[in-house]
Amino acid sequence: EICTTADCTQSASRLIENMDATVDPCDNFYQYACGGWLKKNIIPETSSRHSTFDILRDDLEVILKGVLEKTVEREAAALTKAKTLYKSCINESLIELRGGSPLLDMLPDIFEWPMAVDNWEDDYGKTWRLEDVIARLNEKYGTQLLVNFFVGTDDRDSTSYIIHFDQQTTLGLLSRDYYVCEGPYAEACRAYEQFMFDLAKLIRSDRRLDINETHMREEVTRVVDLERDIANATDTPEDRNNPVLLYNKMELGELNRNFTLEIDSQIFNWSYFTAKIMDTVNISVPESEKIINYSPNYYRRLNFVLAKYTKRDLQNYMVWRFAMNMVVGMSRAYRDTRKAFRKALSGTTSEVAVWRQCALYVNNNLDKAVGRLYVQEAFSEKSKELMEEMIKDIREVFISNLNDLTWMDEETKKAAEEKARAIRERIGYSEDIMDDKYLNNEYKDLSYSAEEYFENILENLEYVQKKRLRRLRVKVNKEEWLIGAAVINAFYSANFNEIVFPAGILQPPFFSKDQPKSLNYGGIGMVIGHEITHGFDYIGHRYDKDGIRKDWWTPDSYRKFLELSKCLADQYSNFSWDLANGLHLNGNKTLGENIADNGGIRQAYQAYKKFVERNGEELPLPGIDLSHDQLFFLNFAQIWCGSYRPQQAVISIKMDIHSPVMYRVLGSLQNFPEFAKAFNCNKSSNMVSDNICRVF
Ligand SMILES: CCC[C@H](CC1(C(=O)N[C@H](Cc2ncc(-c3ccccc3)o2)C(=O)O)CCCC1)C(=O)O
Ligand SMILES: [Zn+2]
Repeated sequence: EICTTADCTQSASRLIENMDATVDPCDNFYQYACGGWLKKNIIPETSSRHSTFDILRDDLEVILKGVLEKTVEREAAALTKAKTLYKSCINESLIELRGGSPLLDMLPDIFEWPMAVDNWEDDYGKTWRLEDVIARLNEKYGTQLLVNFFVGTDDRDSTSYIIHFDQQTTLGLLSRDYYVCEGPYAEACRAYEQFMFDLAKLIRSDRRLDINETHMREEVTRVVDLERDIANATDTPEDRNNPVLLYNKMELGELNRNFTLEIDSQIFNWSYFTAKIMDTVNISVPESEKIINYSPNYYRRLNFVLAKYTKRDLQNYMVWRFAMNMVVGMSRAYRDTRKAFRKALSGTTSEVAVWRQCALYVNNNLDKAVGRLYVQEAFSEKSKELMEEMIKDIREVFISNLNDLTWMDEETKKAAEEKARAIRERIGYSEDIMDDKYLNNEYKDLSYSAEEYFENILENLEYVQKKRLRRLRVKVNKEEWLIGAAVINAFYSANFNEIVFPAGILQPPFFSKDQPKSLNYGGIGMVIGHEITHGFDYIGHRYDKDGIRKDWWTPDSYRKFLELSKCLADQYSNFSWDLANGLHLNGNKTLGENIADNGGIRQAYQAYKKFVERNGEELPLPGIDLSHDQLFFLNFAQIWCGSYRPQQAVISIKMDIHSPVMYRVLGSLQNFPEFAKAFNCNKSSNMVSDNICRVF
């Protein structure tokens, strides 16, 4: 007997469409599962990579377009604000009409861009202070440069917020490797410089100022040199993997004593700087205030960098970094200055449709209001209880698997079980967003104009930043959701020890209350396991069940954990990616994600087998001659069907802590004997690792 419901039929046809049954599943399961998908799906000109996730995200944007364009009588003010913001964003003719003036009018507020104005020294240079500029960009424009000042949860007390001083964590050219400006990076570097040159030139011509191209080229080169030096002064991601090294608590006053920063013989005053920011939210910060310095070495190195440059260079750099991100909301001439840079970096040859950019922008900025519109339109309540059951199953499997681990001693197992039981789950959306009063209050200080998109952007930048700064004197609200509902992703938060599954991801192929359970466990089931395992991976294991950063593993268990992790690190480092010029994966940088992937698939499979024990085998699917054990793995793999442009492959292998999708599938299945059993793969086949690694 066959399952012929709509969902079974739809799932079966999707699985058949995406796979390539001519490939031997024991040779390359990724090609077997996704061969059909890869043939049919080309990367859109607007994207640098394309996957199942992106197709779902595109579909989500269509839903958002619908709800944001619909006028509803007597709706909550917050929802109208979201629609007004969206309207201002898609109003292309008005944005075109306004040209560069919205940006030009606000440059004085960040002490102007020297290379795009005359007499900068007289008008701004004389009274210029580094603290003033960095502080203004931070508190009013949410831009962190040189000194990254932020208020975040205290790793050692997850109920409190504390001021952090960190290194600059963003670069114009994405990652520090690009600044060698040779080989695969030459094109991006050149395009980056050209982008800066073109933007400065456009502003000068808008201001009717003469243009000395030679002089401007020199300034552009100095700015990129400065940024390269800043990049080289930062700690590498590997150095920063260990929260213990990052956690340097000290008094604010100590920064002035131990961390001298000097520019053009001006000494950076850390207290003055802090006050410049916190005064804007009426919070006074004494010298004795405890702060966390995440990057002491960076600040020591930074001082040597500053010695090589002038205040003009720094000002050129900082305004450039702000302005380069603002052109996307401006007229065609301004957006065009970024085109070649975007193509060099990501390989895309055309911009995403404006309505898509706008739906995304509004969702990212008013995620509670948009989440409400999305949930009302597209989320079914039944999903919640089904998810609760699946999470319960997988949590149980995780805990019972702990007992089988030979490398973890009893004491650590007990603490791990406690932590696993304490993990809180967030499914779909928070009830708060369904309450008009809550929603209106959330956005009460925001008011948008349908005619001033650029100003709306500035208002959002300031609103978000002020909200973050104000947190310093309040306790952490553990009830608040940190993620919107219209999001196709899932998360684990170490500070909160919680797993989050927004409404957006609770849909096929991950999940459907009517599709076979084998597909749900292979889909969202693996994701659930992945998120739970994050609580015990390279970063997660440093936080206890209350999200407090402390070492709760015995040294012996931790040593063994490192040994087993090394097996995975070496295994993934062996993968070389032809699309990224044959670069090898960084098995250390992707370690946490690989531990989570390998754990997730195992836990989900075992939970599925227990489901079948309890409820019996499911009916076969029409037109596809595979057992549900096999369908479990097939659906898991198809979640990861995806492809990358070469430029994105280089970015992903450098920046993404996740392995490239094909290796997420191959790596985790080669380490999982149950896969080989389900497809009768013999030991010598490619899909069976000759050295099976297992952590959880
Ligand atoms: C903040 C981290 C959240 C993450 C969530 C999960 C994840 O991996 N999410 C996405 C998956 C993704 N999005 C786009 C693409 C993609 C697009 C084109 C080509 C290739 C890939 O792949 C990701 O962030 O990579 C873990 C398992 C599923 C959800 C985590 O917990 O590590
Ligand atoms: Zn992950």
